[in-house]
Amino acid sequence: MTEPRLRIAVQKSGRLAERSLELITGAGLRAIRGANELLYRIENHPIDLLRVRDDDIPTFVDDNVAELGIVGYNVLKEHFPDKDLEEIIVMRLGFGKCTLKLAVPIGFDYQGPQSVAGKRIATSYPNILKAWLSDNGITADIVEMRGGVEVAPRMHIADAICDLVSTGTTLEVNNLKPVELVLKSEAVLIKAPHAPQPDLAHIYDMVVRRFDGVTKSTGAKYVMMNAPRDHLDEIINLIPGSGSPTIMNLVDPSMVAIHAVCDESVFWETLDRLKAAGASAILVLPIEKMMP
Ligand SMILES: Nc1ncnc2c1ncn2[C@@H]1O[C@H](COP(=O)(O)OP(=O)(O)OP(=O)(O)O)[C@@H](O)[C@H]1O
Ligand SMILES: O=P(O)(O)OC[C@H]1O[C@H](OP(=O)(O)OP(=O)(O)O)[C@H](O)[C@@H]1O
Ligand SMILES: [Mg+2]
Repeated sequence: MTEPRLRIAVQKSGRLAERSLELITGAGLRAIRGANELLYRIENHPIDLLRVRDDDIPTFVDDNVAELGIVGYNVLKEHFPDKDLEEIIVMRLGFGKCTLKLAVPIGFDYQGPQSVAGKRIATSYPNILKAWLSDNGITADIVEMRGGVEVAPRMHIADAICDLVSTGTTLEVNNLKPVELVLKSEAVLIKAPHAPQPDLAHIYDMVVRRFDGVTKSTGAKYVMMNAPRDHLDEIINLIPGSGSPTIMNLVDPSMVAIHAVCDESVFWETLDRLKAAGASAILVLPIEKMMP
């Protein structure tokens, strides 16, 4: 009998494909091409990657075709506008960050949501837009488009658009300005409604645990410094996002050593402030792996 394999649905190509694979590789799973481009095998664990279009990932996972999936929150919300997504989302992954925004042509006199009442709005996210319009107590015509939404006003297909924005360049080159934030998004790990079969439970738990470790260690730093004992509280407060630092005695009784894991970026400005508060010998080290 063939050994059961855990299936993870990931985007085949596009904005999330590379980062999804990096997460998988970072978790120590070695992916190799399988029978075809749609299936990659993890050679060191009983896991397969189903490489599909991102639009198919919520359905695949909901139908238990894959036990786990990596998809943008925007796509998940559009597929399941009425579901409690917290029941499906295992964790937020910190990449693929973007926003869904309402945008209008530069010359449009936008005074608030009422300004688009009765207008035509082009989008690939009709369900999310419908909910936003309803929350704002307005009705408008939704023009559904698969892609190229940003050209709709120029082609007189729509008066406004609701589309994904990251740097804002696409809006800018199309003479559009963002006017409302409709949804914030990032890649999320989602799970199937059924628990994995018992033979796969330990692999499933391992994948989730390792993804959590990779996600938490991304951008995290290990910070070490010496500090005057009488400035300890002030200095600890300056260390960004550290839980409970370790404090160690030094030979000089007026000084201590502080070691802390920071789950946020440590900027030069922070180091300047630490120095000004009396800290010395400050070291900031990258963290390769972390098991929370
Ligand atoms: N400009 C962006 N910056 C960051 N993340 C983005 C950006 N655009 C899209 N994303 C995120 O990446 C996801 C995939 O975007 P992409 O453009 O690759 O989708 P697609 O063209 O629908 O791909 P597919 O061929 O898989 O259907 C989006 O649903 C969103 O979560
Ligand atoms: O604010 P920006 O940084 O310009 O990014 C926004 C653009 O990125 C996405 O498209 P993508 O480039 O992935 O191409 P697509 O339209 O073919 O999906 C999105 O649909 C926007 O068009
Ligand atoms: Mg898609």
